[in-house]
Amino acid sequence: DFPPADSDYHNYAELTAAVDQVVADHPSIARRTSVGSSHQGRDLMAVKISDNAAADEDEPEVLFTHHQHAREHLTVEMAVYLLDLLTDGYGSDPRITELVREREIWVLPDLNPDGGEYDIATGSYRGWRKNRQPTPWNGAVGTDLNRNWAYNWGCCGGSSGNPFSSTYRGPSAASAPEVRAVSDFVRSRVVGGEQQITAAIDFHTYGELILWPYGYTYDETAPGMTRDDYDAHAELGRLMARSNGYTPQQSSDLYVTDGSINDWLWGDQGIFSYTFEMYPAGSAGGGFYPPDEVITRETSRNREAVLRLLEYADCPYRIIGEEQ
Ligand SMILES: CC(C)C[C@H](NS(N)(=O)=O)C(=O)O
Ligand SMILES: [Ca+2]
Ligand SMILES: [Ca+2]
Ligand SMILES: [Ca+2]
Ligand SMILES: [Zn+2]
Repeated sequence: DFPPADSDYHNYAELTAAVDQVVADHPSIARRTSVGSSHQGRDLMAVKISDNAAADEDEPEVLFTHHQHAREHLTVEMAVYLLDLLTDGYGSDPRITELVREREIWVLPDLNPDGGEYDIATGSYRGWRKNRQPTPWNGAVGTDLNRNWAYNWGCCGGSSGNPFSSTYRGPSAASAPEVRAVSDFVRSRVVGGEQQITAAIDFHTYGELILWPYGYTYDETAPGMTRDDYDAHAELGRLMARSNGYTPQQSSDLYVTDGSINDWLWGDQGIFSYTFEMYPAGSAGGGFYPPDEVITRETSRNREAVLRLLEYADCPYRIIGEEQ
């Protein structure tokens, strides 16, 4: 479990209980489903938030994913915050009420439960990043989920082929069961040939950044990314950054990555896609392990950015005045 000083962080059992409590408290607008299992068999939860949540309504869908990287525990707290914000706000906050009515919101609070539990298993932090899938023949453990997505996988020096590396891309694209499960879920949201999810945020720590694709190239435009696509991503990213004080930039401006979730969500599925690198900005503030005293401040810091993404999800191009 977490060190006693950080007891406000949710371990996997506490997260599961928190999800079940939200659903129990708000049965008409929140539903828990599963997108599959982790390597070690933990449930990969998906919480759907919308009015008439049991029905698939013709409303723009928005995806929030959390905890691809094991040591980035603040991102799980971000998911818990979002679940509470959107359910408690329904019926009390007019803006949130309208968004819950007019959107179908998917919160996947923990993409790497095995890694997260391993990181805290001894009661002190191990600095673990990857999942817990072994490479059988050499004893190495772990695939970096954010290098395993099936878009330009391993193309461009933005990942490692060394199973012992912290950015090991895995033996093949979507070889990680967690990536496979979430990819299959996203593909399942194609209805009548149209991807119902229009926008997504993948939460990480740390750096206080808002990142948009592509990560595999320094070029702003590239196959599948027109000038309008790029400008819409950038303008919406900047709009969100004005609300939380993060630095907005193309993903590759940080460093080149290949096989990232953002590149796959946009490149393969046409979903406007962002990575939020949460608190802290630099080496001060606890790095990957900020004290639990910052959880409330640093999760609620993203309230406005999330609501802005939800508002533009019916037509992200509107941000640049394009109808498309
Ligand atoms: C989304 C990319 C560009 C940055 C991310 N950084 S992290 N969260 O692993 O420190 C990563 O390396 O996956
Ligand atoms: Ca504390
Ligand atoms: Ca609905
Ligand atoms: Ca729908
Ligand atoms: Zn990360």
